[in-house]
Amino acid sequence: MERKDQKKLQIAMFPWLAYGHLMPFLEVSKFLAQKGHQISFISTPKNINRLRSSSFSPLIDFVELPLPAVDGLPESVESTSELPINKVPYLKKAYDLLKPSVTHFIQHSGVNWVVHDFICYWMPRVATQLGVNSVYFNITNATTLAFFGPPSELLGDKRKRQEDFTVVPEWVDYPSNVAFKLHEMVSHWDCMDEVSDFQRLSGAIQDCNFVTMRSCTEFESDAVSLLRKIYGKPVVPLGLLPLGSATHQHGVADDRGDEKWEVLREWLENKKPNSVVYIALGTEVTLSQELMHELARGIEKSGLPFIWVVNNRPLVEGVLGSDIIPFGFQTQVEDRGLVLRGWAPQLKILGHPSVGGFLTHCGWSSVVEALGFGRALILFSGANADQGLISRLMHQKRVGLEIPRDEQDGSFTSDSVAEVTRRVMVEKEGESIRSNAWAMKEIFGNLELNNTCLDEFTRVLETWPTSS
Ligand SMILES: O=c1ccn([C@@H]2O[C@H](COP(=O)(O)OP(=O)(O)O[C@H]3O[C@H](CO)[C@@H](O)[C@H](O)[C@H]3O)[C@@H](O)[C@H]2O)c(=O)[nH]1
Repeated sequence: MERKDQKKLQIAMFPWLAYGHLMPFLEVSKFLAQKGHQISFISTPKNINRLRSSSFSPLIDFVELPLPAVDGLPESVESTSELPINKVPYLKKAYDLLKPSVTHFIQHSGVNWVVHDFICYWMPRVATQLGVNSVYFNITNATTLAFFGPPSELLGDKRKRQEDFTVVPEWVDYPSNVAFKLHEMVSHWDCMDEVSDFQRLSGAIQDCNFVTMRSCTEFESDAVSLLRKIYGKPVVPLGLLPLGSATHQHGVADDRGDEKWEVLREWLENKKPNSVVYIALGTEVTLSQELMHELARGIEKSGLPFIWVVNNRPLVEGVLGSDIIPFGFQTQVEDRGLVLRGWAPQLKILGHPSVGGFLTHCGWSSVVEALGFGRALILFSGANADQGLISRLMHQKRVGLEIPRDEQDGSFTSDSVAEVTRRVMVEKEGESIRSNAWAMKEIFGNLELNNTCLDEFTRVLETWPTSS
C-alpha cells in the first residue's frame, strides 16, 4: 500500500457530468487515496451529493461547483441521465462555463495533477498555464480511441460526413471491423454542440502529458500499441476497475437498488445455472415506444427466463413510465420473466450463477461488469458515443453476438432479438461464444492483473517530473 518515502500528490479529478464517467473517476480516486494521495473530486452539487455516500476516504475532498445556467438546459439538471440525447449539447455548454471556477480552484489549491475527461478539452491547456500536469482519462477502451485517431485526423478533412465514420480508418494497423453503423453516427451527431466531440477529444489528447484509459494490454495490446505510435506520448492503461479490486474494498460502488435484491435473489435461486438473460440498457439510452415493444416481443419469443430493467426516465417524447412496454406484458410473462422498474442492483444480478447472458446496450461499464463474471453478451448497441464500437469489438472478440439492425434507421425485428438471444444463451452454435466469455473472466475479473495496471498508472503520476 502506501510507501513511506513516497511523494504525496494532490490530484484534481474532473469528470464529465455522466454517471458512466463519474463512477470510474471515483473508483480511481479511491485507489489513489489508498496510496496516500490527496484527491479533490470536482463536480456539481447534485452529482456530488449522489457520490458522497459511496466514498469513505478522508483523503477524498469533494469540491462542489454550481453549474451555470444555460438557455435550453432545464433547471436542476446536472447529468446526461436526466436529459434526452438531443439536449446534451446544453449540458456541454454549461460544463464549459465551469472553466473559470475550475481554473480558480486549481490555481489556489496546490494541485500537482489534473485527471480530466475529453469534454473539457480546454483543461490541459489551463493546467499547463498554471504549471500543473494533466492526464486525459478515457473511461472507455483503447480500440475506441484508435478508431477516432490522432488529433491531426480528428481535426482533419478526411472525415467530414457521417458516412466517413462507417469504415475502419486507414491508420488502424491490425485486423479490425470496428466502425460505426450509419444510424449510430446520425444519432451521435445530435448530441454535439458547436464544439464537436472531435475537437474536444483532440484538445484532450494533444495538450495533456499522457493518456490513460479503462483497459489493459492483456485485452487489447494492438490498440494500445497503435495509440502509443499515433499519439507520440505515453499511453498507460489503468486497468478495467473490476468489482472487488482495491478500489471497491470500502464497499460497492453504488448500493442503489439493493432493497430489491432479496426478492431477486430468491427468484434467481429457483432458476437453473446460466439460464437467465439479464436485459438492461444503462443510464442514457432511450428507445422509442415502437422499438421497446419490438424488443419486448423478441424477449417473449426467445422463450427464456429473464430479468429486464425498464428505465422509467420520462424522456421518450410523449411517453411516460409504464406505457413504454406493451400493456399486459408483465402478466403475460410472469411465469418466466421479471420486469424491474428504476435502478437495478446490476452487479449483484450479473454475479448470480443463474444468469448466463446479458442483453446490453454496450456501455463500457456494463460490458466490463458482465465479462468480469464471464457472462456471454447479446449485443444491442445504443446509439450513444462509443456503444456501437464496443458492440463491434465484442462481436469480433467472439464473446457475444450482435443483434442485426438496419444500417440507416437502427430498426430491428423481434425475431432477430429472439434468435440471437437463443443462440448466445442455449443453442449449440453459441457454445464457443459462451466459453470465450467465460474465459474473459481471467482478464476482466482478475484483481491482481488490474491492480498491477493501477499501480503502474500511480507510479507514472508519482515519478513524472514536476511542471514548471
Ligand atoms: O439500473 C441500473 C442502471 C445502471 N447501473 C450501473 O450503471 C452503470 C452503467 O454504465 P454503462 O453500462 O457504462 O452505461 P451508461 O452509463 O449508459 O453509458 C455511458 O457511459 C459508458 C462508460 O461507462 C459509455 O461506454 C457509454 O457510451 C455511455 O452512454 C453500470 O455500472 C451499471 O452496473 C445499475 O447498477 N443499475
